[in-house]
Amino acid sequence: MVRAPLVNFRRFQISAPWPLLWTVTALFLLFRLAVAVVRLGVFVVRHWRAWPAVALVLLAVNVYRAHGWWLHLLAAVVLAAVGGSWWWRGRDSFHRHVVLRAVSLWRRLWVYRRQWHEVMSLCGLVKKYDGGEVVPTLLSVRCSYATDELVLRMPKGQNPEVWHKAARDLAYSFGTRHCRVFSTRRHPVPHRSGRLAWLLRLVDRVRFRDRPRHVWLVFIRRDPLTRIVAPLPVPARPDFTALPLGLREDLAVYCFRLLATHVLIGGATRMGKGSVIWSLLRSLAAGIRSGLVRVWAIDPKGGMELAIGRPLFSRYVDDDWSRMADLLEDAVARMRARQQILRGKARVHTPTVDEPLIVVVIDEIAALLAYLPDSEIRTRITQALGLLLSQGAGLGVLVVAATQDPRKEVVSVRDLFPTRIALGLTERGHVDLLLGDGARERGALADQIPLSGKGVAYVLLDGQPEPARVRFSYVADDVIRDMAATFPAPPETQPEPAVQSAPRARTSTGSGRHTTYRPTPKQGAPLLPPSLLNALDLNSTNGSDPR
Ligand SMILES: Nc1ncnc2c1ncn2[C@@H]1O[C@H](COP(=O)(O)OP(=O)(O)OP(=O)(O)O)[C@@H](O)[C@H]1O
Repeated sequence: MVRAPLVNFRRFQISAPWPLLWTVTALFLLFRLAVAVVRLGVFVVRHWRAWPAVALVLLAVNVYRAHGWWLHLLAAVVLAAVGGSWWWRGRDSFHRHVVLRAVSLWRRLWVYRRQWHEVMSLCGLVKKYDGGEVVPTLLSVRCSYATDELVLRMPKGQNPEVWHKAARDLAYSFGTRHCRVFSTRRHPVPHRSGRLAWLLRLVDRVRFRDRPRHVWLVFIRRDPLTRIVAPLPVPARPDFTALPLGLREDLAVYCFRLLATHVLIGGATRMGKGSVIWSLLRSLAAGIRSGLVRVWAIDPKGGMELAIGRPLFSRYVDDDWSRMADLLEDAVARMRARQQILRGKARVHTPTVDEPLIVVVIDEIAALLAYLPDSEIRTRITQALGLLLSQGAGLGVLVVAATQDPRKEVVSVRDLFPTRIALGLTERGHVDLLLGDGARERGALADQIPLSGKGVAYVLLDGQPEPARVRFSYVADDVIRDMAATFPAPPETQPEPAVQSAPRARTSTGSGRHTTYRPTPKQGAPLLPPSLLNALDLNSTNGSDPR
């Protein structure tokens, strides 16, 4: 074959460089092939979970070619028999390893992967870059009976706040009502022990390393918190780092950490503040009976809430404001005594029967701080509470208080409670007041808890900035009576504290002004925090008002 020249003028000819063109084309095709092979390799490695399924399908095809369909029927019968006996012997493990994995796979492919690009685009979570789109990467889907937990990688240029804002859109787009967004891993790193623990710990360090670009979405398919949670069994010995109080949205038991912290429970009237208190007391009941825990209770509502469990309390007041102030001042004195014993030896008190954990339970703290008519007693109470809240946690004197109104004007010492629980609230603004700024935006919709959701609350779980929804167990009156009869507190044997209790505020006769007790470094007592001093000043001023 005669090749035609590339350029053919009458007097000027250039022949085409065919060998060069063929070489370039071949190199280009080889390069594309290599890229495709690498991509296929990455795909196969990334989807390693699908290997057994692919192998099984290939095997099934081969078996069918060689022996026909009856071997398949036999395999199906054997599988059904094995599955059935597994289900019979251990339903939990069968559900965990077979049913939930199948559901996860199905929902991953059918619900999430199929609609992923569309939903991400419509919810405004796709980024545009260099003329193309960057879509968040779906990494895994894990289902429980009530929830779907998705792990995804955000595109560059996003942070978890964007996902918090889009949470409701995401929930409705994927056909659920609630979606919670978490910016940190939801399950703790497993504790390793045994010979190979060092190796497993090394692996865990890589596996559970901090991944700031990962976001965890939890879609609530079925609300498990619509049902009342029955009282949980009383632990034989209370573990103050994990007291079982109720149920979480993912059906795990909600464990509460009552270690060196004070607790403020906020909730509108009849939303179940009592059930939080009784669930807590139930989890402490064995410790109450052994004397490891002493509960001092104040019920300003005349005993309407707490009187029913009277035998559980080492000290109890419900009728006399002055005795309530005495009780709190005695708690301060006990705290001071411990301060002297522990000074220079330990930074945190460890409860023992001789030096028990003292839990001061106050059913309606607003009645003591804002609505109490006697300003002198109110000042004493505010002062004692301020001291307990600012210094008592590490010394094993804790305060657990409930309030209907979390505003600062009503609960002046609110900021001194490190742990907060938000039950159903009447106002949107109360959510952030209780759980901290931005809590509502991060998913704590406590103002949207329906009236039927008594005992449902938003709480902050250990180490997670996003609030979680839980339901506290409902401890009915009969159960409380039974509990009080079974776990009564032993009589108080503790001698009166060696350290003098805080001087009580006095009204100087004549002028009508109240003297606020302010401990000075000279008296050996740490100063009150400024926020509390302001509150005390406010009380003193109100108290001196002749009207
Ligand atoms: N965890 C719960 N689960 C189901 N129902 C509950 C729960 N807690 C409380 N209830 C129901 O709600 C009613 C009110 O509960 P509770 O007295 O604890 O509310 P409260 O917030 O303490 O009320 P108040 O503001 O009057 O002190 C109870 O009588 C009970 O019927």
